[in-house]
Amino acid sequence: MAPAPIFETIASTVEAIRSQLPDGLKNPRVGIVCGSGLSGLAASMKEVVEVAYDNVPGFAKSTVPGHRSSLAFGFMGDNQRVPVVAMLGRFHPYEGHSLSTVVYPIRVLAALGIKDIIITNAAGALNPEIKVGTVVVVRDHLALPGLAGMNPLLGPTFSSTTPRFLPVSDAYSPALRRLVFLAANELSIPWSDFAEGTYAWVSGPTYETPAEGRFLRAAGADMVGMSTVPEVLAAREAGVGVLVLSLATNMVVIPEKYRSIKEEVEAELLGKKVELPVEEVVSHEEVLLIGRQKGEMMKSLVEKIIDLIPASVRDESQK
Ligand SMILES: O=P(O)(O)O[C@@H]1C[C@H](O)[C@@H](CO)O1
Ligand SMILES: Nc1nc2[nH]cnc2c(=O)[nH]1
Repeated sequence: MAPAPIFETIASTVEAIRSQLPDGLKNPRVGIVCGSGLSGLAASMKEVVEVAYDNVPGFAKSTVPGHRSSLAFGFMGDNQRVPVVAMLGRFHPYEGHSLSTVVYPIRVLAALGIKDIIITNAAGALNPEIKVGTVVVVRDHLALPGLAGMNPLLGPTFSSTTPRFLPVSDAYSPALRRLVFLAANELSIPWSDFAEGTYAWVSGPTYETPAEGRFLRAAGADMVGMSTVPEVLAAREAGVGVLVLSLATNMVVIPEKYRSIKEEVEAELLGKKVELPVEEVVSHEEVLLIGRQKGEMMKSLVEKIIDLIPASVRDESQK
């Protein structure tokens, strides 16, 4: 038997999810994707109902430390009571998931009715002006796997109304990006904690070599990470407004000059004292640590942004 078209599978996943929710939460308006170490973003939600990925047909399980595997439904906002859904844990291609598995939850969230999505991630800073702990409001991306043939939208179009050729020059909603700075102002978060930039998507799971870091920087990227872009593409395909917040958890190691073992050995042979450089490497533990340190600020920020999304804007599908 031929497999069911993807939208039929999604419809049955949506039905399975809704059957586990009270009426007020069946139609969330905003989606949130929690990046590595950022599952606490959903902690300010009220009347939370958690649905484990195990109980969602078609969802995989996240295998990455710092990612849980459930959907949290609840209400957010001080001024408004906005029904939201947060993905506590995402899927990455490097875990062995296909791109269609990676974007499946986004398509489900769109089918549940979200109008906007706030996608967060932990990423390495390529731009030396972006310090660890900075929140980078993403305004553009460089999809290296996508350019090389790994695009989640490859294959038959999702539905008869889905555009075959999706423009993505406008993928990152200016209206939503604006709200980040308004929220930061209301919360008195220092302006210096924010930057704007381009996120390069790479497959991982290896972190970058210095030459790769230099290449990505030269190509115009400010940040690099292993997620997000497939989700952005699926969200835009579904007409969902996208905001991406990248937390700079580490600097990508790009030494100005390579260490010369040749010169070191020569100096040693000549009896000269050799100063050995400290070699830095990135670790996922460091990534999670910064996520934990900045988690509270990110949580307040996301909550405030949701509060600031005017109902009129929230209910428009295109911005
Ligand atoms: O899911 P995100 O993009 O937040 O996680 C980043 C990228 C890798 O999954 C991991 C590497 O430390 O953190
Ligand atoms: N590719 C990549 N992903 C990350 N996620 C968090 N930090 C990094 C990094 O330095 N490189």
